[in-house]
Amino acid sequence: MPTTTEPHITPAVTPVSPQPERTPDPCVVVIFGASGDLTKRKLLPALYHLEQANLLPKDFAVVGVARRPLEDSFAADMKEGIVAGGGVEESDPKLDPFVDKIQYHAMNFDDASGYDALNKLLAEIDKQFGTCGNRLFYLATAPEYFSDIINFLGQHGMSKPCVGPSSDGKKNWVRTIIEKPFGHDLDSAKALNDEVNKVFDEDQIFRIDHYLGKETVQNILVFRFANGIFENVWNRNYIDHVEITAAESIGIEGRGPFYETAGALRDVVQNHVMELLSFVTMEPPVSFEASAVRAEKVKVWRAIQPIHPADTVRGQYGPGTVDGKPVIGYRQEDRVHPRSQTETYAALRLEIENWRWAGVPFYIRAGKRLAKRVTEITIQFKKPPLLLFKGKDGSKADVQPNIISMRIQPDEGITLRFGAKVPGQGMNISPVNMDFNYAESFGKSSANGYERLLLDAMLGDGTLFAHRDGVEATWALITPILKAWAEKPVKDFPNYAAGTWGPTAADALLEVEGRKWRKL
Ligand SMILES: NC(=O)C1=CN([C@@H]2O[C@H](COP(=O)(O)OP(=O)(O)OC[C@H]3O[C@@H](n4cnc5c(N)ncnc54)[C@H](OP(=O)(O)O)[C@@H]3O)[C@@H](O)[C@H]2O)C=CC1
Ligand SMILES: O=C1O[C@H](COP(=O)(O)O)[C@@H](O)[C@H](O)[C@H]1O
Repeated sequence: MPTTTEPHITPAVTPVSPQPERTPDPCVVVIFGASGDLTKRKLLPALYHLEQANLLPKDFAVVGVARRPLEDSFAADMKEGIVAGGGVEESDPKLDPFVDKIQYHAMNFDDASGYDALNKLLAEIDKQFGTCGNRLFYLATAPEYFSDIINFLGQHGMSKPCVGPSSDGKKNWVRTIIEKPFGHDLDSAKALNDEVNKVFDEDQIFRIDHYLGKETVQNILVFRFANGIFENVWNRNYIDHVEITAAESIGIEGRGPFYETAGALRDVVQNHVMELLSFVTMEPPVSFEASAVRAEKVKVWRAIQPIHPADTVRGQYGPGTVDGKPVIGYRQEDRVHPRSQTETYAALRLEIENWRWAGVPFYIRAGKRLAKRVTEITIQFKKPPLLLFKGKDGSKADVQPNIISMRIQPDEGITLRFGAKVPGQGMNISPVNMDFNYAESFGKSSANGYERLLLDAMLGDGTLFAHRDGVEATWALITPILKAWAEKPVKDFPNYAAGTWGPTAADALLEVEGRKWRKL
């Protein structure tokens, strides 16, 4: 397809620098699961990026909590993670002073005495670093520990704000960020919500989905609601269908035991993909307040019709080739059952039964070891009611519909495809692209999504976090599919080779309706 570089979109103004009022109160971030992959690769680099941007409070500290005795090596290990995972120079002048604010506390999550010792350490840190009793407990652990940690924090009086050690008599704040997956199905999500709500009030709880921290995801709302032209056509009258693809070329990266209990539906569809879907389809909220945004998201999730098993496809990758290199199949991965029934790919067709979307099909696919890494939302519009012109090959069938494609990652940007006259004597048309590219317009960002969310939690802003109603609404959609799949084991797994676009049955999902997945 020919691609124009004109007209080109450049920012009308230089991007604004961070607003000073976004600096949080003095506080300590306590990370449970601090020797884990997430902390080293994502959380510490994100905190450091905030420090570099002068967005952290001056009085600040981090306490890492995990089982192994790492007191002597933890800070140095985190420094290594910041350099490797955060694209930071080792000589960066802010790095060593930041690392000096990191401490480690070894304990077993199910040992009550460890929480007493942690509480004492936090009181010491308040004195040493001036963190005023404000605490953000980040649960970066396997989900089976969430309720234990929450309950122990409650039993040790660590979950409720009290008059802090600062001399102004102000109450401190205590908040918790809880990683995904939040529950395993609808019942377990409800039970976890009940447990957490016994210990923390809802406004203290920040259920994280790092997709909501991505600039491109937040920009879906800006694209729709800050521009006068798109929202008018954002409905069933103009839109033919919507596709959401969350494709990864990586496999399970050594996370066999976790992935065996999860699968693609639980790992990414119930959370990341459902969040994307809600941003594309929700009604405009009355404000950008947490309660207003969350209410609209929940409304649209609840308007999704029960998804029929016939409208679902599951897949599992076998051996194949990715980026020119041979890779093993899922069943050969470390600590994966050799006859595993876990899906590494899921595709769904769903409909939203409301005034705006009735009759518009939404096609969703997500999977591992696919042909490339790309997360993209495609809005395909209906063709004009009367086709006056022919396509390049001289036939009207060759006229391509308009699409808006939102590239969440990589190569972040938005493209509008429209028809243009092919130069010459005829009146033939050819599709061309109007393109917005983030990196060209705003420069390449090193943010990984966690920066924004960590800062929001420190500021007490829950807009970009999941509410209990939202978590339960998405599990209510996914749980019946999980049950239907569990009752009907698959006979043809593995059914796609690593490095391809997934099982052929996923193509059929669209083909029976005369459509095709967009080639990405
Ligand atoms: N990794 C990623 O990219 C992503 C992860 N997540 C979520 O983040 C969470 C953490 O993931 P990840 O970092 O990969 O997990 P890891 O398995 O790498 O880390 C687990 C951590 O928990 C600690 N731990 C385990 N059991 C105990 C125990 N009984 N007592 C004390 N500490 C214990 C481990 O400490 P020790 O080493 O001392 O045993 C380790 O620090 C999960 O919920 C995951 O779903 C979400 C999105 C992406
Ligand atoms: O939460 C998860 O997300 C990652 C994908 O995140 P991205 O930011 O790299 O798109 C996925 O690989 C992982 O399995 C899942 O647990």
